[in-house]
Amino acid sequence: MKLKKVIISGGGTGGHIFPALAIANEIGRRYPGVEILFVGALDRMEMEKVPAAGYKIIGLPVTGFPRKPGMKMITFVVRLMKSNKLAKKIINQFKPQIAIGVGGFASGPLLRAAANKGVPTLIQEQNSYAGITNKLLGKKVQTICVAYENMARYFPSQKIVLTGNPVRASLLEQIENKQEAFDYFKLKKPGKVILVVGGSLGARSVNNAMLKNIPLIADTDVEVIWQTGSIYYRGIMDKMKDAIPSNLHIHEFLSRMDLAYAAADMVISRAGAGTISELCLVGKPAILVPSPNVAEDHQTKNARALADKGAALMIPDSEIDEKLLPEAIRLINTPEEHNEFSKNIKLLARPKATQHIVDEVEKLLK
Ligand SMILES: CC(=O)N[C@H]1[C@@H](OP(=O)(O)OP(=O)(O)OC[C@H]2O[C@@H](n3ccc(=O)[nH]c3=O)[C@H](O)[C@@H]2O)O[C@H](CO)[C@@H](O)[C@@H]1O
Repeated sequence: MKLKKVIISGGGTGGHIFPALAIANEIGRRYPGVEILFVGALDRMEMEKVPAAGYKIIGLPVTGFPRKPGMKMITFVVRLMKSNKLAKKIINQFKPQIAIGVGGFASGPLLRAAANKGVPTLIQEQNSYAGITNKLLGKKVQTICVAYENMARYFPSQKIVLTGNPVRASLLEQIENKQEAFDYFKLKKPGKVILVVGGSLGARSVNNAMLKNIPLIADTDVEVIWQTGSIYYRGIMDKMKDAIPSNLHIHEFLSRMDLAYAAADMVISRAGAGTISELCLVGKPAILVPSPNVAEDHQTKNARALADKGAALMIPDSEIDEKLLPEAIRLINTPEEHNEFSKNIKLLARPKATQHIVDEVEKLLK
């Protein structure tokens, strides 16, 4: 059957949005002229990133489940009811042939409305731990694409397909393009480059470790690209004022991750599932600092899967002020160890994940 109308829903953070965009691009490649509509949550990152990637998006007023009882619970219920109603209307009017959920608040109401209407549904879970929305949807949808083994703890096993996480194709296309990357980030040539990313939202503790180690950075001839996250950027720039060393390049958000990876000789990062899949694909040695603030400590599990195979170094959040930068500078200047990490991390890549997921979409249409 020719695919003409698809809805992709979810978001909240880059970890959900970028896999969704990778899936959309692959569908568009296979079915030129297909109409793809995104459905996200109002005020969240997808409302900006999805149109920037050239797709239409509708926002639902949905919010996350409140952590404590109180007024917020009432707002949550009211917004959920409104979102359910709007999701139903979207399904009735757009009439998608398939609805794909990538996790995040909005995919709950949308995928439920689609399933109730008999539209085929597929969800994608990026982590080794299933998020609440996907866990609930698991009962309703037909196919569940996962990136880790042992996911039958969360989902009906007959629906699970191990595909890996979708990664934007541009990351690989640009990876050899050092020249453009150096020009784009205004880096000195031919310096070694460390890329520091705190996940799509930035990481406060990684930022603090960076601030505490500015003299060390200034003392090296390594170039450092530092993504602070948009909420921390202003505060950091105010603190740094004119004291930014010339080899430190501070950015709020990196809209050209392809060029950032191309420039980098190594990466310091949070251990979000999407970033990890990307690091495997581009084969960059990494120091991973799992966020201690995520459900079931899943970033430590993500990072440990690599560390145990000699594919990355892991440093706990509590130790980064003293260890992170010295260890990064040591590693980037130790070629044998650096190459070993690069070789080992590449072995974990799943370069066909996006295609595999779209194959599953096609199976549902038959
Ligand atoms: C705090 C939190 O809840 N984190 C979760 C969130 O992480 P987060 O949203 O940080 O997601 P990931 O690390 O999985 O992916 C980040 C994505 O954003 C992109 N990127 C990042 C920074 C930047 O400046 N520019 C840019 O484009 C990366 O290339 C990547 O594609 O979703 C992940 C996937 O469900 C989870 O594993 C994480 O635990």
